[in-house]
Amino acid sequence: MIRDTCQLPPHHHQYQYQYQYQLIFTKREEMAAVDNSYIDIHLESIQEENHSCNNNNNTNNNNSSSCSSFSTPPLPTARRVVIPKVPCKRIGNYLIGKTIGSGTSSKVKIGTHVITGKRVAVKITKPKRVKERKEIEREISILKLLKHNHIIQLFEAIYEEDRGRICLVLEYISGGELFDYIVARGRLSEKEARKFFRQILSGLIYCHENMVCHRDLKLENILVDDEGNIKISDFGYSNIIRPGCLMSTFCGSPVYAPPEILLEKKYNGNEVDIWSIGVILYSMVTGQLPWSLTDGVQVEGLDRLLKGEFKYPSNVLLTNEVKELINRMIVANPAQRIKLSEIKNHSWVNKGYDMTPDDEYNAKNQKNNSYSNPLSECVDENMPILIDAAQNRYVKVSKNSSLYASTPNLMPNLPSPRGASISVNSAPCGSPMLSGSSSPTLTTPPLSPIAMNSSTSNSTISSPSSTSSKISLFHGLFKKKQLTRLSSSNNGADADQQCNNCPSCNSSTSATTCQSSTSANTTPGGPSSPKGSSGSSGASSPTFNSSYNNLEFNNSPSSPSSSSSSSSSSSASSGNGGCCHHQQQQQQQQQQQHKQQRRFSLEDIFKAIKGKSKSKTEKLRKIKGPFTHGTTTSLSPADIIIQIENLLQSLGIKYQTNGFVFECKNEDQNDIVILEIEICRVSGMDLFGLKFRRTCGQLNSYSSVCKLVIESLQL
Ligand SMILES: Nc1ncnc2c1ncn2[C@@H]1O[C@H](COP(=O)(O)OP(=O)(O)OP(=O)(O)O)[C@@H](O)[C@H]1O
Repeated sequence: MIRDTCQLPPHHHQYQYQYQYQLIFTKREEMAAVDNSYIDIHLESIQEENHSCNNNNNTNNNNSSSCSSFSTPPLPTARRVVIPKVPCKRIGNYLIGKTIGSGTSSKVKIGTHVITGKRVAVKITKPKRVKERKEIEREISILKLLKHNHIIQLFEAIYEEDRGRICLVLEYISGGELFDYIVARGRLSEKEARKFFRQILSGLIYCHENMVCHRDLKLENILVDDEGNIKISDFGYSNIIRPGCLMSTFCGSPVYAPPEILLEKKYNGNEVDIWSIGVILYSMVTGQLPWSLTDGVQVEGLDRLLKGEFKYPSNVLLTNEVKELINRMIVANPAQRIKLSEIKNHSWVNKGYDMTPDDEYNAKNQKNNSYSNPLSECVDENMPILIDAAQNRYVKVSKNSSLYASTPNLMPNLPSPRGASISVNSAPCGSPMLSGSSSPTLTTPPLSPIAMNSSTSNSTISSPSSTSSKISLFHGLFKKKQLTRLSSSNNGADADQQCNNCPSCNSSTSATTCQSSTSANTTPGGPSSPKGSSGSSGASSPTFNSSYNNLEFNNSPSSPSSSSSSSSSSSASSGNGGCCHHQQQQQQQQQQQHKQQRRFSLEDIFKAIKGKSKSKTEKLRKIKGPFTHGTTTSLSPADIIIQIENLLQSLGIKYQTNGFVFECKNEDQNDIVILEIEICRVSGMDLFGLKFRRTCGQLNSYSSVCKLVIESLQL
C-alpha cells in the first residue's frame, strides 16, 4: 500500500523503507531482537518520511484527501511502548537476537541487517587454540568457494578482535534441522526422502566436483528451509580433496562415520561422505539410526558398524530398491562402496524424475547463471575475507577500506570459485591449506551455473510449524546420545592429507594428526543381524528414552513450530512484555541445552563409554582378582610398562597408554580386536597383576590376542 500510493522515496531511502516495512510487520518477538534505540530512530524517521510523502503528494496532486486516505496508517505509537527493553548486541551490521542453534564449538544466533532488515544466522565461535581457529578459517574459505542452492551460503565473516570471536554471517534457514524434521514425523515416506536425498546429492556432487569433501554429514547438519528444501551446513570439518592424497584426521560423528575413520586409517574424504549419506538415507526412511551410541558399553554395535552390518526394522515396509541403495552405500570396505556417479543414476534416486539430481539442478538453474547474494545490496559479494599474513588474523575489509585496494600483506583464503581451479601440486599435502602462499589455486572442474531462486520442488511440505500436532504422535526411535560428534583434539586439522610421495606427508607432524583419537572408545550398540536383514526393531533397535524429553527437540527455537508458539505467547505478553520475554528466554535456553545434549566431544564419549575418569586410570588400582600365574608378577609397574610396550610393538599391536591402562587394537585378516590391558596392584599381596578387558572384537580373536600377550610377556 505504501508503494502504490506514495511516491517511492529517493533511492538512498530505499533500504530504510524496506526496513520500515519489515519493522511494521515483524512479530514482536523478532522486534525484541532489534536495538531499541535503533527502532526509535527509525520509527521516527518513518513517520517523518510518510509525512513528507503525504505532503509531497498533496503538493503535487493538490488533492490532499486522495493521498491521505491511502497514506500509511499512522504507526501505532503503542507499539513502541510495548517493545520490551531488551539489551541488544550488534555484530558488524547485524543486530543480534535469540540463539537458534548451538554446536560443540559455536552458538548460532539470529541476526538482522541494520539496513535491509534481512534475517541472517550468525555463527559465533571463540577459538581458543590455533587448531580451532584454523578450522573456522577453513570453514570460511570453503564456504566462500561454494555457491549452490542446497549449500548454506556465507555472506560475511567478521572478526571481533577485542573479544576474540569469529562470526560467520550465514543464510538463515528457518525450518530447523533434518533431525527434528524426521523426529517430528516418525519417519519419511520414500517419496519425500527421495526428494531430500536428491537435493543432498546435488549439493554433494557439486562439492565433490569442486574437490571439497564435507566429512561431517549428519542429520543435524542438514537444514530444511521454510519451503522444504535442503541446505547442507557446517563445513567445519570439510576439506579440499587432493587427488592421490589420503586424509587422516579423526572427525565426524561416530554413528555417521565409516569404519576407516573409526579405525583411524587413512581415508578418502569422498568415500566417507558416501557412507554418511547412506546413514542419512537409512534414517530418513526408517526413522532411526543403523547403530546407536549409548551410555553403556555395547560393543556389539561397534563390531557390526565396523563390518558395515545393520538391519532394517521389521515394522517399516521399505522397497527393495531403497534397501539395495543403502546396502551399497553402507559398505565397510571403502573401495567397494558405491560411487557418487552410480548413486545419482540409481533407479530409486530417479524414480519419478526425468533427470539425475545434478542434471535437474543444472537445468533449472542454467537460465540464471549468476548466483545472487540476497544481501548483495549491502554486502559486497566480492568482499574478500582476508588473513593478515603478518599478524595472522582476520581482517574484515570493506570497500572503503584501504586494505581493499592494496593488500600486499593480505591474501584471500581461497580464490573465488568461478573459473578457479585446484592446483594439486601447489602445496605439499601436509602443509596447512589456508596458510600463506600454499593456498590451493584452482584449475578443475568448472562450477555449474547457479541461480538463487530455483525452488527444486513443487511438493508442499508442511513446515514444522504445522507439525506441532504431529509431535504428540511422535514415534521416532532416536535416543539421547545417538547423535554424537567425534572430535579429537586434532579434529579438522589442516595437515591431514598424506600421500606417499610427498615428503611433508612423511614428516612426523602430519603423521601425528590422528594420534589422539580413540575410535576404540566409541561403542555403539544396536541392531545385530546382518545387513539387509529385517528384524524386530523393538528389542535391539535404539528406542526412545522417555526419561529424556525428546519432544522438546521439536520445539527448539530453530523450528518454526516454536516460532509460532513463541509468537503467540509473545503477543499474549504485551502487557508485561519484559517478564514474558524473560520466561521465553529461559525456555529457549532450556531448549538449547536439551539440543546441546545431542552433541558430545570425544572426551564425553570416552567418559561415557569407559565409565571412568582420567584420574582413575592414572592411579594404580587395587584389585582382588582373579589373577592367574601368567598375569601376576613381582616386577615394578614401571618395568611392566616397559615390557608391555616392547611386546606390543614387536607384535605390531597398536596401542596408546592412559595411566596404567594400555588401549590396544589388533587387526588381522579376520577381525579387529580392541582391548585394554590394565596394570593393577593385587589386593593384599605385594604383587602386580594384569587385567584384560575386551572392548570390541570376536571373543575367540580376543582370547588369542590375550593368550599371545600373556605367553610372550613371561612375567
Ligand atoms: N544458517 C543457519 N540457519 C539456521 N540455523 C542454523 C544455521 N546454521 C546453524 N544453525 C543451527 O545451529 C546448529 C549448530 O550449527 P553448526 O552445526 O554449524 O555448529 P557447530 O559448532 O559446527 O556444530 P557441531 O560441530 O557440533 O556439528 C545447527 O545444528 C542448526 O540447528
